[in-house]
Amino acid sequence: MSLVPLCDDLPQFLRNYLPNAANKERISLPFVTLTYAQSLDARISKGPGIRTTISHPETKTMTHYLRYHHDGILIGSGTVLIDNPGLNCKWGSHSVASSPRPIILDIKQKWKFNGSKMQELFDKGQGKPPIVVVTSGPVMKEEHVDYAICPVDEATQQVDWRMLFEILKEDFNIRSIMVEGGANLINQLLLRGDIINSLIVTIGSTFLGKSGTEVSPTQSVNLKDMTWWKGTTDVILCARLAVE
Ligand SMILES: NC(=O)c1ccc[n+]([C@@H]2O[C@H](COP(=O)([O-])OP(=O)(O)OC[C@H]3O[C@@H](n4cnc5c(N)ncnc54)[C@H](O)[C@@H]3O)[C@@H](O)[C@H]2O)c1
Ligand SMILES: Nc1nc(=O)c(N)c(NC[C@H](O)[C@H](O)[C@H](O)COP(=O)(O)O)[nH]1
Repeated sequence: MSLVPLCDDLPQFLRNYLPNAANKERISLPFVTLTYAQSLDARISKGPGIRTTISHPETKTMTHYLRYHHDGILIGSGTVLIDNPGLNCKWGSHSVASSPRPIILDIKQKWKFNGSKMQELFDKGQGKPPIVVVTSGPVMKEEHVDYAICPVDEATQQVDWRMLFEILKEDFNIRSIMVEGGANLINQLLLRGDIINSLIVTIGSTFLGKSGTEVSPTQSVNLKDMTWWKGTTDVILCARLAVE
């Protein structure tokens, strides 16, 4: 499916929130953008297992413009299993070179590249193969897939985000990452102003209701450098997380 054209004013609006050459090489961490689309009642889907369109076609194009500007696109195992996403870039020349590298946080290796939409796009030369984050060697190695080995905390079974981002930069030369969800990843990373460089949230003019999958961090989060864009049905908020 092709995209509608990018709105003329969006590149200027997004400019200060995109990865830039200045901070790409300076530090051990990649530039990380946290981005997602939510309803007015802070839901990102109608409920567990339901793939839900929130974005208007023009903000969907904006997401692909963001993909164009990042080396990697990270999602959690919940999203990859539910949505079977492609994670390529359809904006611009639509070449594999402008697509980000999919990064899948699936330490239990429940998801398979084989038979996925990502594999279909890779086979057609329209998308890059993924990096799957695992804790030690992969239990099952799949052809074309790379594995980022990142230890987890014994008690929580969670990776340390800073360590993961350092590994992705050091071992895979991923200098910029957009985190596209889902709710579990977003709720953790909204608390990490120390490693998240930009927040870009699309808000659709809809309510998805109480049974929807909610985005709400465990404590209050303040933002800074806020700026808003208004489209046909959606608004976009660009901001940075204030580090308390
Ligand atoms: N509207 C949007 O922009 C948007 C974007 C992405 C996903 N979604 C929706 O979100 C829903 C999925 O969200 P979710 O919260 O169920 O799943 P998720 O994608 O956030 O994945 C959660 C899983 O990721 C793994 N994980 C998370 N943090 C980890 C850590 N620190 N270390 C190791 N593993 C970790 C765990 O396996 C966890 O169960 C789907 O309905 C999807 O359609 C919406
Ligand atoms: N920007 C945005 N607006 C939405 O309305 C919506 N539902 C998502 N959801 C993000 C989620 O990660 C999806 O799984 C991928 O957007 C699918 O990616 P593909 O189009 O298959 O490449 N993102």
